[in-house]
Amino acid sequence: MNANQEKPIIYLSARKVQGGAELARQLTFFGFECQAFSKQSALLAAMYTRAPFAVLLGEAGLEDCTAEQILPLIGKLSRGPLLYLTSSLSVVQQIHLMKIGVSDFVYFPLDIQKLIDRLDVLLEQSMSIPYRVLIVDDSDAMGKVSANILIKAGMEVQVLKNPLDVFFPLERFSPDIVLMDVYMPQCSGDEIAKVIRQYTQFDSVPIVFLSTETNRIKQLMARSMGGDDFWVKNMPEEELIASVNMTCARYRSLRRWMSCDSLTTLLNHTHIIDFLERSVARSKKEALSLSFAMIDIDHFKKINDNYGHSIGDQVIKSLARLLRQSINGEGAAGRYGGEEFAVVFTETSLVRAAQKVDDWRKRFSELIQSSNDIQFQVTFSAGVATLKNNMDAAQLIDAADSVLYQAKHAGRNQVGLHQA
Ligand SMILES: Nc1nc2c(ncn2[C@@H]2O[C@H](COP(=O)(O)OP(=O)(O)OP(=O)(O)O)[C@@H](O)[C@H]2O)c(=O)[nH]1
Repeated sequence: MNANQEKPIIYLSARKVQGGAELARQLTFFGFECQAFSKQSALLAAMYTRAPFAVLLGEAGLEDCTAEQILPLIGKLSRGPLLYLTSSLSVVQQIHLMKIGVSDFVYFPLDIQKLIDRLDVLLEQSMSIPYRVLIVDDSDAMGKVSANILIKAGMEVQVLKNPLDVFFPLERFSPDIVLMDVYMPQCSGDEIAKVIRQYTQFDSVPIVFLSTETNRIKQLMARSMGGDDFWVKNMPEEELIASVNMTCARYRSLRRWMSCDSLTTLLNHTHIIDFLERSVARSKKEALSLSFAMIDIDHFKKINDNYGHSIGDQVIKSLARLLRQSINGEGAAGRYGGEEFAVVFTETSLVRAAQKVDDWRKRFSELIQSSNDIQFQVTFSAGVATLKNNMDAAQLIDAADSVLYQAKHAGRNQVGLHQA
């Protein structure tokens, strides 16, 4: 979540929820804002003023109305998820509640980590980013026709006339799909597709030829050069929109599986390093600052030994979630390995990056972790370094790693700065 974005707000509406204060505290740690209401009028007034991302409703209802009475009113004022907190429900009761607006059921005793996982998924679904389409077509008119159709369907579109300039929008606009004309004066679509396919970072961007070419042999030739499909130009609007939507959805989901670590859904080792290498190249080219942090959970072996591997995993996930929600738009976070994380801060000075990491350190150390009835807290140590002219990505990693090592030896739960 970047600094200018409002935090998603959750309205906790209940007479009294056991552990409600702790729930609100944990939600705040994970980047949500939480407001509690025990009276119908206060809840409805708040909903009129600011629509919540989600509502949590206790089965006992509020002080002045039952859950069944308030449910339809909540449904009218909010289109977000409505989570019903309950001890147990029969299938018939669940069906009834779903008919009157409940979207999810959450059971007592509250498992806060699971609830936050669920809210994360719902949040991601609600914030689905529009597909980005890059159209490469030397004809202004043709490019604009397709662009207008796709923009009207809610997509972000860039049109490029000269295929030789394709690398700039590929890097900066980061399209979900490239719609490529075949016959262009500077070079043909299949020639530029072949060049694009030389660069592994664009491997997972589908290139679809849009052409009036109907000869199947020529179409197959073009696809063998690195294109993924061949669509006819001037296809009906609905068909173009549906084809782009389906292709983008499929490739986004594939990209997610390819580039994300399955436990944390942060970038995996390969992809965070790849991101760092590209960021280093760009920062040098454009004289921008770039900082990098290595973060390592303290005494993690003891956590596994004391509470078991699955609780260890839960701790890893809690830190990953904190990083994901805090870094948005200002770089990228990845799981470097085991209980070690790497964070790339684009256009960020050493001091600013270190302040951020130290803020995360404090927030993480205050987070209450739990294993059955036992509650405990965990800390991390970190090393932060900034890019110097003579450094490459590997040296930047080494620099951050060396100060992380010092932070560990100086007692842990601290952030080391690499002062070159
Ligand atoms: N639960 C869980 N444990 C993991 C995972 N990956 C690595 N580990 C464990 O993490 C532990 C890392 O321990 P160490 O490298 O000795 O470091 P530490 O105990 O964190 O101590 P310091 O880093 O010195 O503070 C090892 O016991 C690994 O087995 C994982 O995905 N899940």
